[in-house]
Amino acid sequence: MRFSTELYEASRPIFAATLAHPFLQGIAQGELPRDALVRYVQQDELYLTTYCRVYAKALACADTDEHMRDFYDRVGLLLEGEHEAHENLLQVAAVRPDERGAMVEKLPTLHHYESHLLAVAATSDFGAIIAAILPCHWLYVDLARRIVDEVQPTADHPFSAWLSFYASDDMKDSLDRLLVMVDKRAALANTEARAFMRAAYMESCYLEYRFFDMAYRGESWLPQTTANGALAGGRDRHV
Ligand SMILES: Cc1ncc(C[n+]2csc(CCO)c2C)c(N)n1
Repeated sequence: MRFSTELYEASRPIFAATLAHPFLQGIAQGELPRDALVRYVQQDELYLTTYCRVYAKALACADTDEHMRDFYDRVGLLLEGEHEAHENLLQVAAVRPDERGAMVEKLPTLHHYESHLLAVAATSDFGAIIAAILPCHWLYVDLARRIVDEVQPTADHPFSAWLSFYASDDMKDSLDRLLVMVDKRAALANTEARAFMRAAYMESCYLEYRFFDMAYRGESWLPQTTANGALAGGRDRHV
């Protein structure tokens, strides 16, 4: 079995849970709360900058000229592209130009995901870096294609641009090139290195799920308190 197929099988429940999540269901049905859309885009803009740095690290670690060029192109596309997917969400949320680009605090899940990617990029080899960045690509292509198949969105679907961006053949080709790379690296790796690649991949999968959940529900670093200072959802420590 291809290593990438093994990875996909291991992550199947996470892909299914993500598709069932209200954020993705909202994309499919064309309806999401404004604050979820804004939170998603704000956190994702920050995420993409970090993701681009990790691509650059993959470029530096690449084992062939062909792979170096591949990552060179990815860095370029990411610096120019992706934001068009955000544009769609911001238009639906009716975010004004002057509201954009505001400094926002990194929420815990974004922070966790970035730290994971940067740690793998800083301390691991090419194979593990590919494994860690794979879910970002795979999950979006897989879920966008499933939603497009199911909903058959027309141009007037609120999220048709977002969906066609991730369901496009270019996006799928770019994913397929990553899958070939991860399979090649896994074939050269020993058991321990393959286990590390699998762990890096799974952690990114979980964090992809959590990222949508963070956008949908909101997150805070400190526990939420009620008006009288008690911890919300917990027992009042003062009685
Ligand atoms: C948290 C998060 N995860 C994945 C993506 C999707 N994505 C980001 S970069 C990239 C590669 C091609 O540009 C893809 C598919 C996202 N936007 N945000």
